[in-house]
Amino acid sequence: MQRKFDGDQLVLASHNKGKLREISALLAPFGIHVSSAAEHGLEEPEETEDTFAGNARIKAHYAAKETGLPALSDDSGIAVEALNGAPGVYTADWAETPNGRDFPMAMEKTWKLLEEKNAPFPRKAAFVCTLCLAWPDGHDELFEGRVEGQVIWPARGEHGFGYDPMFVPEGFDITFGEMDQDKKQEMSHRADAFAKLVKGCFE
Ligand SMILES: O=c1nc[nH]c2c1ncn2[C@H]1C[C@H](O)[C@@H](COP(=O)(O)OP(=O)(O)OP(=O)(O)O)O1
Ligand SMILES: [Mg+2]
Repeated sequence: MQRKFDGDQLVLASHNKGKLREISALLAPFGIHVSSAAEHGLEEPEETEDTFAGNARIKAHYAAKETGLPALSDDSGIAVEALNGAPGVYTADWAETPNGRDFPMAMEKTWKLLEEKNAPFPRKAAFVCTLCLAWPDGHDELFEGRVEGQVIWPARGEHGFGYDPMFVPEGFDITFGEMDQDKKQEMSHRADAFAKLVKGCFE
């Protein structure tokens, strides 16, 4: 059977350097020429949907249409159980300031809300990722990944990006910010979704 992705070029429809680093590394074994949204001079489309899948579709379809190449997007976030899944789809928004994104501030805000609620320990959370592979003709494929864990405070670790320093995955006592990044790449929400993408489109 012919595989669903039979091209040799892919645009990564993301402006997040941490994601670009991780997804490029995951794609490296497949011999696909990867370019980024920035290299194509693409703007960041507005993420107007209230689901990860909806926003992933907006980003991938926009890049595919603009470049004429298949495009892969990632919409992701952290869902904290005691906050009813917040910040969730709005994870990047919570970090928004007039001078750019401030994740230490967003993480502290998240912890403060948990303290105000007197949320019980462990303060369970999950990182969630939806990948969308879209083609210029308008069809697409969606894949969802997830990793369970808890949020902790104070945040620890210099690796990774975003909320990594306050997330401890299940079965570990170190944060994604402290973890060797090859290890994060074996078990993250993004890696989980990517494994499904490989099965669905690259095999
Ligand atoms: O592995 C992760 N480790 C730590 N934090 C993470 C991770 N994965 C998502 N996150 C957080 C930060 C990110 O800013 C937000 C996603 O927001 P999201 O809109 O999907 O991405 P974004 O605006 O940063 O880049 P773009 O939309 O150009 O792909 O969730
Ligand atoms: Mg975004």
